[in-house]
Amino acid sequence: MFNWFKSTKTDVVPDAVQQFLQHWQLPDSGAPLSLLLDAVNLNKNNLQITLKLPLLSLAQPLQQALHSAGFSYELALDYRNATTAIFKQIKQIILVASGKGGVGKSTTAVNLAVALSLEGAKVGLLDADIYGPSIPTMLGLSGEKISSADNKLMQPKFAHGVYLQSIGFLVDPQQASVWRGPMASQALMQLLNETVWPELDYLVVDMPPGTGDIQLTMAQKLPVSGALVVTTPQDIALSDAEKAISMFRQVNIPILGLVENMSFYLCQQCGSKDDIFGTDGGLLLAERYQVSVLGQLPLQKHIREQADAGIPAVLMPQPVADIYRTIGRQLMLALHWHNAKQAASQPEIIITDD
Ligand SMILES: Nc1ncnc2c1ncn2[C@@H]1O[C@H](COP(=O)(O)OP(=O)(O)OP(=O)(O)O)[C@@H](O)[C@H]1O
Repeated sequence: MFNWFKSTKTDVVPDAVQQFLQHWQLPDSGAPLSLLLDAVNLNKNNLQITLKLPLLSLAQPLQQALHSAGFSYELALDYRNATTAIFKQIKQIILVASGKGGVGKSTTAVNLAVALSLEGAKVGLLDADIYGPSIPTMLGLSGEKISSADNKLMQPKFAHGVYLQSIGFLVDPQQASVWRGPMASQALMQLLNETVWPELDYLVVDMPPGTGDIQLTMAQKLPVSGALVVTTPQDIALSDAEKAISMFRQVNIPILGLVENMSFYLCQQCGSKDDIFGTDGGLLLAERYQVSVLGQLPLQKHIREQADAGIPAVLMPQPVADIYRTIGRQLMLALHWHNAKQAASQPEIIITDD
């Protein structure tokens, strides 16, 4: 018997349901659901499943699969994040980086953060791109000022399910562009420290583009769970993405995956596909460095228009929304497996009286 089927007040979960849940596989990744189960309780016809991750979009396919397997239960999904916080009330900090500028790093960070919140996660977004803090615009918050009741601690903004703090709320990019690594990382740490973040499952950090002294110092100073690298398939972006991968490896930050943005262009009129920036460059890079490609996004006018209008593309009913949602789920899983592997490889510490 699996311990997640232990239940005190509720009905016994039948063996057939236990078997079904143990073998059911997640639609995106094929991973077995059993690895994510925290508790399963049955109360008459209500099956309450608690997951270890906020993956609430699994409710619909799982409900359907249960019905198809002949179980008529009404499913309710929730999650319990038992991860120890990495910084204050923040459980995981994820850096979104790119070697080259303009590849869609901020667009990816925003859509990823909203995708995670759509899964039920509590999410914050820290815009650390000192050269061009564009996230307030992308979340419809441009021109807003940050407020502080005591002139010390700042309240983050909230939009589309995500808490936001941006370096752009506080400093003039002209001024920030002359910063060196230590100054930039100090400003970033201050921003992280002096913001009243609520309890968060994930804080997504939009890093400045590049792999120089600023990015390296920031990556070293921040408490980080993992990084996502964004690239386009063209050679010059790929060689810069390669540098980003090497930089993170140098400071022991796990790379959770690669996103290939502007992978192809789909003609709106004739539907033909054009690989404007080359073909599958991200996939080849991922293979070479043994990292996973979490998603490939098209070059699409709507993505830019919606970013400019302050409504992330992931919120609109369109195919790219599904790509961002899949990237979000894959990223949570990658981090979860990484943490589980780390925990399994830690030697057990036994304290004796001797
Ligand atoms: N897949 C896409 N299709 C169309 N436009 C896109 C796509 N991804 C990003 N863009 C647009 O490209 C521009 C640059 O994107 P973004 O600001 O996200 O890049 P970045 O890598 O963060 O840039 P920076 O180097 O300035 O930080 C923006 O106008 C954005 O709306």
